[in-house]
Amino acid sequence: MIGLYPAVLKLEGRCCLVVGGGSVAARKTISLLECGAQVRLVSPELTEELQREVQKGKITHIKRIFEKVDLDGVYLVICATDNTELNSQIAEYCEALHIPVNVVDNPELSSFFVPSMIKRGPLCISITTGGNSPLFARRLREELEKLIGPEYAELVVSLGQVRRLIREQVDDPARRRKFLEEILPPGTLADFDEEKMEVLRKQVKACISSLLE
Ligand SMILES: C[C@@]1(CC(=O)O)c2cc3[nH]c(cc4nc(cc5[nH]c(cc(n2)[C@H]1CCC(=O)O)[C@@](C)(CC(=O)O)[C@@H]5CCC(=O)O)C(CC(=O)O)=C4CCC(=O)O)c(CCC(=O)O)c3CC(=O)O
Ligand SMILES: NC(=O)C1=CN([C@@H]2O[C@H](COP(=O)(O)OP(=O)(O)OC[C@H]3O[C@@H](n4cnc5c(N)ncnc54)[C@H](O)[C@@H]3O)[C@@H](O)[C@H]2O)C=CC1
Repeated sequence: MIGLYPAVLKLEGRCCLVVGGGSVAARKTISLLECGAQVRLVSPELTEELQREVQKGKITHIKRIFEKVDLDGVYLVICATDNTELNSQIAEYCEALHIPVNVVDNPELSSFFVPSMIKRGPLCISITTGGNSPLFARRLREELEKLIGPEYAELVVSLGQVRRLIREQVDDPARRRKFLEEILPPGTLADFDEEKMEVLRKQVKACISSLLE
């Protein structure tokens, strides 16, 4: 397979269709919900986890087998049934309608894959093996999760605040960059620990106060 083009989607308020109600459909549905998508889920049966989400009012559940009309108005599709022929048929419809489609049992027919993800607030690290080894993607995520702790969420949020402030107050792009380089010089994240985190927090605070003076 030739190289993949990585991109991140903004799904808030978008209608995304999941076909199937098993454990794979559940995993994909939960990650769509976490991104603020509106999920339309078509399946005669649901796992308990999905039933709970439906009860919370988070999913529009269409309790029957797939019909082509289910594709109306959707932004993307995940075919997650255990019926290979049906998954391929839906992929064909999507291709004709130019709707991005993920087919959980057929990488060839998928127009996009779902990567393994580490999320820390606005920070998102995605891992793909291009379908070569989903289990490897998972194992690598598990190792990287040990390095990227929950504190990264707070860190990235405060870097966002300081960067917005710099953009408001400093006109010259070269000076803006200099400010940011001072906070994050090369090597900042090497052997990052709580002590280094504290130094970085202080630098962010100092930069904010100097800009507000
Ligand atoms: C192509 C792709 C299409 C797509 O679904 O987007 C795809 C396809 C297939 N997966 C299969 C199997 C497994 N998938 C997982 C797990 C994950 N699969 C995910 C993504 C992808 N899976 C896309 C490529 C991603 C990439 O490599 O870059 C992850 C990352 C994201 C997610 O699904 O949310 C999530 C880990 C999330 C995490 O924990 O971090 C496990 C392990 C487990 O369940 O713990 C197994 C069993 C072990 C194994 O096979 O490796 C099978 C064979 C089914 C069978 O044998 O019947 C196919 C079909 C085929 O390959 O033909
Ligand atoms: N991409 C991935 O990460 C992975 C993909 N797989 C593949 O995903 C497939 C699904 O796996 P599971 O969720 O474990 O299967 P499952 O058997 O638990 O669930 C299948 C679901 O599809 C629904 N379904 C069947 N026919 C339907 C129709 N015509 N319309 C709507 N819904 C229909 C069933 O009601 C059921 O809820 C497997 O066949 C496997 O090949 C498996 C593991 C990981």
